[in-house]
Amino acid sequence: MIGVVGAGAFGTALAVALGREGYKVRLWGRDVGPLAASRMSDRLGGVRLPDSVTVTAELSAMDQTEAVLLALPMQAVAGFLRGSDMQAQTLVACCKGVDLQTLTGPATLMSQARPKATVALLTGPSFAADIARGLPTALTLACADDAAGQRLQRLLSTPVLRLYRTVDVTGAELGGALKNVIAIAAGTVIGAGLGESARAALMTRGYAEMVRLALALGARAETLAGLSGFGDLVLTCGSAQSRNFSYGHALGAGTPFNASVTVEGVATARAVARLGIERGIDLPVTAMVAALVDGRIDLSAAIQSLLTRPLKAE
Ligand SMILES: NC(=O)C1=CN([C@@H]2O[C@H](COP(=O)(O)OP(=O)(O)OC[C@H]3O[C@@H](n4cnc5c(N)ncnc54)[C@H](O)[C@@H]3O)[C@@H](O)[C@H]2O)C=CC1
Ligand SMILES: O=C(CO)COP(=O)(O)O
Repeated sequence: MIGVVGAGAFGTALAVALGREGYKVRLWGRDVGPLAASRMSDRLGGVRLPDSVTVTAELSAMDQTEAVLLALPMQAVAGFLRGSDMQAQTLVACCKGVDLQTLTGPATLMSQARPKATVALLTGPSFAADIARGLPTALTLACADDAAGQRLQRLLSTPVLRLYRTVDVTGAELGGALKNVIAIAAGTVIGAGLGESARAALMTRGYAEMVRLALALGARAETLAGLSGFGDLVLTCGSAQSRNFSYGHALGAGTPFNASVTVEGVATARAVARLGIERGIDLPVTAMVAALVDGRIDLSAAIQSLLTRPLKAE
């Protein structure tokens, strides 16, 4: 039995993917009445829940599961862990971002809140809709305890959901968090009509920034070059299906954006910009995105600030 906390797009997609393989899955959410009744997810374009997925509003349903996958928006994780007495022995963070209060990633936050639990992170290039449709996807499963990581890799891999393993939790956390910030910038560039060449330049310099911060925080460069970093950067910066890219596009084009949509890169840009200042690390793209989303600079000033940086070696 596998538990999934969070019946939004990603939690539901994971439940569908695992349920389709015959796993018994319990999917918990706050307002799951309509989903439980219709067994169809609107967020995933009408995908039907397999019979092996039970939808529940009772957190006690997570007891006695082999692992609980936590697919909540990043800024909701700390409050959820504080406010619930869920005591799963194995927790897998499925969120991407940096917590604004503690400036840590989701797995680190969970390890601190549940020190006795085995904690892992599932991240990498994957749109929930693709996973729910059964399209092939490859993800990173990060767990500091390699034996537990191997167990989870076997448990959660399916023929179309391939999990690669790492013990570098910090690197995997940062890749997934930072690519959303760069995707907002990439969307802004395209929305403002600056062209594909400018996007490629921004992605490359953004990647350099991701690696710089990750190395300073003790991560391995090869983790950032993998699915959880480079892989997800390419997906998210290159697709209008991405909410972070679309949000940036609206900023660049000056068009409205639905405020109820989960856009992880907004809060994460603020958190990472603070982290950069605290650690004395130069993060120009992140600082620009944080200033832009908070209205501290306008679009033309943001573009100017990137174009007028001192010329230097690559
Ligand atoms: N949608 C996607 O394609 C992917 C999403 N992710 C990550 O998964 C995480 C969740 O994103 P989505 O499922 O897409 O978002 P979503 O907006 O579709 O769903 C979020 C769900 O969390 C619930 N929620 C929000 N605050 C809560 C709280 N305090 N307590 C309990 N439930 C709460 C909402 O009711 C909603 O059902 C994010 O960190 C995202 O980056 C990762 C890979 C792919
Ligand atoms: O994380 C994702 C793809 O890997 C989903 O990206 P968005 O949150 O930007 O839609």
